[in-house]
Amino acid sequence: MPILPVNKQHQAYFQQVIDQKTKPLGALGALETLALQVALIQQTEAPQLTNPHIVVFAADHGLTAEGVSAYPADVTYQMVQNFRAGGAAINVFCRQNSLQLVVCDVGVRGVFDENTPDFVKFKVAHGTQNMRQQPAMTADETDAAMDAGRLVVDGLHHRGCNVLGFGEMGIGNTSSAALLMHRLLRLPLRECVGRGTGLTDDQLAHKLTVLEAVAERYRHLAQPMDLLAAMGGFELAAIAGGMLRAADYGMVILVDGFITTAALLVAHAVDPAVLDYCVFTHQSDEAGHQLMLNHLNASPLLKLNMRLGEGTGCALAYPLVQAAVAMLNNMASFASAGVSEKR
Ligand SMILES: Cc1cc2ncn([C@H]3O[C@H](COP(=O)(O)O)[C@@H](O)[C@H]3O)c2cc1C
Ligand SMILES: O=C(O)c1cccnc1
Repeated sequence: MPILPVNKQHQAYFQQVIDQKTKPLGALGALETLALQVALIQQTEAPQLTNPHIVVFAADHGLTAEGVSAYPADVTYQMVQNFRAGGAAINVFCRQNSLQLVVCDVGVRGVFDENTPDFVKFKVAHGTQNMRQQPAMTADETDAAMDAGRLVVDGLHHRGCNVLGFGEMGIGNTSSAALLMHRLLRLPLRECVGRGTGLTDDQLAHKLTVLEAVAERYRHLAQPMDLLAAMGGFELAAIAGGMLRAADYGMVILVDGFITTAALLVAHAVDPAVLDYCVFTHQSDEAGHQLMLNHLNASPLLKLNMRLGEGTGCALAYPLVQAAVAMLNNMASFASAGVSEKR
């Protein structure tokens, strides 16, 4: 079933409600655009944000064997343990803004033994294959990873969550993101490839050479699902599936940085209506993110020169979504406050 685009029937009314608030017309800028979007998603001039969550999907990448990241692949597993212990940037920002964090192992190399609350295991495999030699995932694995994303979103919807940020952890995943961007946006690879975790000039040149070989290998593929299987990752597939499901439920989707937006490009290729539900939280410093955002006609809320991922942009921008909703619900109108309107 295709995603229902938001119903624009009451758009003029919602805009009028915003325009009647006690402020010069348009003076709250991007917050007004955001308020209108949330009103359209929820089809009410009094929207509510309930049980907000961030979900981080984690998985490993076989392509790390080619030396495409500044950090060792083991960091994926170690960072998942860090998320579970509460010590990562995303934990800190979630706590600060009262967001619940769910972490999902969708394909990390290694075994996490104990179960802990809000740690979900949907391991499809112990990392992807080295896509320079063979497709990163089989079609079945790609489907399973997308299903994992859908299932996590089902669970959160069941808990009453209606605003959800997507994050990721996977050493090497800026390579997958750059390749998907290159193919889905038809942009030259060199405009899509960046330094990720902080490659030097020489290392960046090497990454570009490796990714050129990968792109050449899968030149014959054209379908978004085939591109995702060949050059993606389990966490990217889970995010794409999860976003499509979140849009189905009419949730507000918070989009993070370069990698999460690459997953959105796949979801968007499957069903463009997903975009109606997406709030772009920040512009990442990873070269290429601005081009992605331009292509999607997206205006990010923040630009903090961050290049981390994990959903950190979502967690930091969430108070702005709260502000937009509070403005709609709590600000007086010219009539209710007895303030004179524009001459
Ligand atoms: C300690 C650490 C924590 C992170 N948290 C997110 N990432 C980010 O960096 C990775 C992508 O960059 P690349 O493609 O260059 O490997 C992803 O795991 C992303 O989430 C991290 C990276 C590191 C090293
Ligand atoms: O913007 C991102 O998502 C990003 C950029 C660099 C490294 N990790 C994540």
